[in-house]
Amino acid sequence: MNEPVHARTRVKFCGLTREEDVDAAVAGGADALGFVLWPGSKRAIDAERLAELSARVPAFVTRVGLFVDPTPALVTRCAEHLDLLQFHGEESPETCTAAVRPWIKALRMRDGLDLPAAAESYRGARALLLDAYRPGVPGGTGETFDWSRIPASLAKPVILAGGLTPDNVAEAIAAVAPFAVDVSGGIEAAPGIKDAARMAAFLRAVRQADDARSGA
Ligand SMILES: O=C(O)c1ccccc1NCC(=O)[C@H](O)[C@H](O)COP(=O)(O)O
Repeated sequence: MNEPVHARTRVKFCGLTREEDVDAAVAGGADALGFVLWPGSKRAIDAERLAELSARVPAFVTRVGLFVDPTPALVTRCAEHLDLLQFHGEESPETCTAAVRPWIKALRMRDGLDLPAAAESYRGARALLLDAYRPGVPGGTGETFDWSRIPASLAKPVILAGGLTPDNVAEAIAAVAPFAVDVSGGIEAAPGIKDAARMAAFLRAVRQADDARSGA
């Protein structure tokens, strides 16, 4: 599917709310940490909490802020604590492009979604995050989608999301060869409460899948 031109699969852990989870994710080797700044989520944090958590994140680990149709004021308030913005709502390409940080666009895989056309529309995105579609739920569904719907080549790097777990992520990498994988519910004990053992197992499974892909 996506041409495996990258040396390894990057990993983003999403929906962090606690210091100990940030520390464990960094220590384990996660590439990016996602903070949900949409108040409707069970994993939501506010700008003050974001400042506290993001201050623990060292250089070379990407701090990602997740928004659903945010006000410009919210994005501005959070931006100094973030490296990358993840737009998970109905934001237009123009809205995303006007943002004050590099950004990625989440696309929910509803029936009929034309991915090549979306990649063209969101050409300013640093990557596209492909997630499961459930009507009325902007993300964090814990559900997978049919990975074979992802075209073999797309104009943007693919971040595969939706229902990934330590048990299925290797299969997902073998099937899609995404640039990165993104997980929230699959590494949790409860919404917003990450499970250190599941985080470690997820990272291990990704490394094993990469080794298998490269023949190591
Ligand atoms: O996590 C949420 O509550 C959430 C709410 C609204 C938009 C996005 C949200 N989460 C996004 C993610 O955590 C992931 O990018 C993605 O949806 C995968 O989640 P999961 O299926 O739980 O692994």
